[in-house]
Amino acid sequence: MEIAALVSGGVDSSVVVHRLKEMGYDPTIFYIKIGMEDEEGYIDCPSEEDIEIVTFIAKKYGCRFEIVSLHEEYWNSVVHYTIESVKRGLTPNPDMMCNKLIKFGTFEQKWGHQFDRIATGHYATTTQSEGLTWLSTAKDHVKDQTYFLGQVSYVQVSKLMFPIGDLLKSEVREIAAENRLPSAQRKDSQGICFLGKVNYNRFIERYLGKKEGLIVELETGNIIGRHQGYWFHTIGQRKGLGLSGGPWFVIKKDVNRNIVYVSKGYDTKYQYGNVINLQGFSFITKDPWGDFEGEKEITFKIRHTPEFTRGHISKKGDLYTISSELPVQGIAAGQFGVVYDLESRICLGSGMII
Ligand SMILES: Nc1ncnc2c1ncn2[C@@H]1O[C@H](COP(=O)(O)OP(=O)(O)OP(=O)(O)O)[C@@H](O)[C@H]1O
Repeated sequence: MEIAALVSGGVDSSVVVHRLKEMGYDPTIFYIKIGMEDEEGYIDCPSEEDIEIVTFIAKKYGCRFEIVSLHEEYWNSVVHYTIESVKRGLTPNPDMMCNKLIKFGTFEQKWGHQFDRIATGHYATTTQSEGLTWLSTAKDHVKDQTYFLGQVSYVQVSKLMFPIGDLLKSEVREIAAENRLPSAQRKDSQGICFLGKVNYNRFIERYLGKKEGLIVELETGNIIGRHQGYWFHTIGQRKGLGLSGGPWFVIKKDVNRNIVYVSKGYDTKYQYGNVINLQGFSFITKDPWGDFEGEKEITFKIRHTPEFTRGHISKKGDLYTISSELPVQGIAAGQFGVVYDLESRICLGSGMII
């Protein structure tokens, strides 16, 4: 079986190579370059160290190694989507789009199609049931990354391999240390895919500029500060508002009037909600319910968090609605609601929060 291993220079994907070799495969390693550097220097992407580490891994395990660029595709798809979402006042999820459109999208069209499987260091697993492949959660529930994979298609998931999904992060680090992999002690990246390496606010400013507006207390209507553009703020945000006497949380944005509404205190009811409406819901493997009346019991996430929340899902036309058993904080339009079975084992699919 021919396997393409996507290796970033982080500890997880380094251990992917080790495990694939242990299983008797001879993977071809790919490092994807997005090249965020630019002449003005406000985007800083130190990919050299990553490439050095991946080169070392490839040599150590005697693997073919290719550095490929998806720079243009990334900017045309993920960056474009991110900017457009932010402009509309939504909270985008570049990580999910990067998985769907880049790592398993254009990579597949350009190089992946020559291979039987694509292996990554995501904390996720797959399960075979009813003759189909289902995206499933990782052994390490805290590190589980299925949230970021919630938008992948069936064709994509049936080709994926997650060789470290059955390990705890601590076990991955042990394997890396025992085998003296140079990435053993590297810090985990912070998400936002390749955009994680840039200063997000400066990046947004570059495209949308600044536009001063008011920060208003939701309950009282009092003006309590100014912001530099609603696009720098996201629902549920606490840090970076520059307000004293907090904690203040962003509750709502008025995009037309460029107003950011905030509320004070950890327990303000405005921060929480029980109802999450999902648009464009797509099932990864199969719709297990079809058209149904009433509700189905599920677990779900509305962002990449360690915990799964229990709830019920109902369907009206194309709109799926989750009602959560417990109030959830910071329901942000534009993010995705990812739905799992009751045991939080199978990831069923996702839709965009509206
Ligand atoms: N630049 C890249 N080139 C090739 N594959 C990548 C790259 N960045 C990420 N990946 C793949 O996507 C997976 C998940 O990405 P994520 O951003 O969570 O990883 P990371 O923290 O950068 O590195 P790692 O998961 O290896 O510790 C990686 O394990 C790797 O398989």
